[in-house]
Amino acid sequence: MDKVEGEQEQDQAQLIDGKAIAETIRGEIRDEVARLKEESGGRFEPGLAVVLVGERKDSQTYVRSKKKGCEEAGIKSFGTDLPETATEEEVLAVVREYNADPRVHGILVQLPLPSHMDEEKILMAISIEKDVDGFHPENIGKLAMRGRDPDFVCCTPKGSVELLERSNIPIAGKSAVVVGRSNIVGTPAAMLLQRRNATVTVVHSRTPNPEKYIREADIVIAACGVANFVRGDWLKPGCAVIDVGINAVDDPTKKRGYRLVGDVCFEEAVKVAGQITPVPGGVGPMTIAMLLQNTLEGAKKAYEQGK
Ligand SMILES: NC(=O)C1=CN([C@@H]2O[C@H](COP(=O)(O)OP(=O)(O)OC[C@H]3O[C@@H](n4cnc5c(N)ncnc54)[C@H](OP(=O)(O)O)[C@@H]3O)[C@@H](O)[C@H]2O)C=CC1
Ligand SMILES: Nc1nc(=O)c2c([nH]1)NC[C@@H]1CN(c3ccc(C(=O)N[C@@H](CCC(=O)O)C(=O)O)cc3)C=[N+]21
Repeated sequence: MDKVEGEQEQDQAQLIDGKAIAETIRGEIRDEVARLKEESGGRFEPGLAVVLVGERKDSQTYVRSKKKGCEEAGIKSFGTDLPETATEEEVLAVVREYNADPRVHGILVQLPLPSHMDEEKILMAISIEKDVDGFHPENIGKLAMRGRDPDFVCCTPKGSVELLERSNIPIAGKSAVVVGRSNIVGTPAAMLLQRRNATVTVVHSRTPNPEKYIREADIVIAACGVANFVRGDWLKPGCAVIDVGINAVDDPTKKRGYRLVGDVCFEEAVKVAGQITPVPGGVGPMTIAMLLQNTLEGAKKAYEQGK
């Protein structure tokens, strides 16, 4: 990028260090959990239940890091692993059991579920007070309504906005583009930005020339699941870029045989944007931190009610 005389010199965007910010938040959660335990004389402990169906490697990895995150924060984790061949009824039975278990304040059913199951039916079975993923239609619906607040906000969109806020990037009055309109990332991300008074455009796979909108955006949240989709010359110089994408691309030089890249072409974007999240080390760690935060919030509500 050409440097304009008199402007502050900046060859590269500032990195938004999601890993470090998530670590700070996890420390805050750890302290709050410890305080809650002490106040209750050791009787109260937040609990998260994680349900995993099938043997997908990536899902197993995510579930493991969620459980590890719980352990470090002092949150008790419960886990149920079911085989790929499990029936919908079996998964529903597990969910109902956790709904009724007072030691459990949050329930997460790892997605995607095997294709023979009705995902929405299972998500709807999760008690609204324990829906720490924020995927229940009632929670998503409340997020869209003015004057209402959901019990829980979906972790990835919440983490994305938290990254902006903790990096002191203004949202109110700014123009934002969200790339992607899924129920669990794009749409709630757009609603969260709108709630914070950004003017939001959502582009998706049927949008001709998405770059037309992205060029105007002060804030870009990319969540389309297409590796390196957003190019550097689509960005408004100085904008903030939150890259939600997690895409594995073959890389024989890596031990795992692949590496992770985002939905934004980082090498190009870093030369144009003002701030940008890396992949890995950006939104991913925040998703887990927000899950722990939601679990703590749910636990605190249960604790207050039980007092
Ligand atoms: N960091 C984290 O914690 C998480 C990361 N992710 C990652 O975020 C990304 C998005 O996830 P998710 O929302 O679940 O994905 P989905 O596949 O459910 O949704 C993708 C969205 O992007 C849109 N899209 C697809 N292709 C294009 C294109 N060429 N141009 C414009 N829009 C397009 C789709 O449009 P349409 O609606 O028209 O089909 C859809 O709305 C993935 O890379 C995923 O791995 C997801 C969850 C958590
Ligand atoms: N019910 C449910 N809730 C979810 O929140 C949920 C889900 N299902 N299914 C899958 C997606 C994906 N997801 C991620 C969480 C953490 C990282 C993460 O920590 N990523 C690291 C890298 C990890 C690695 O190296 O493999 C990073 O970006 O730095 C990524 C992705 C949660 N999801």
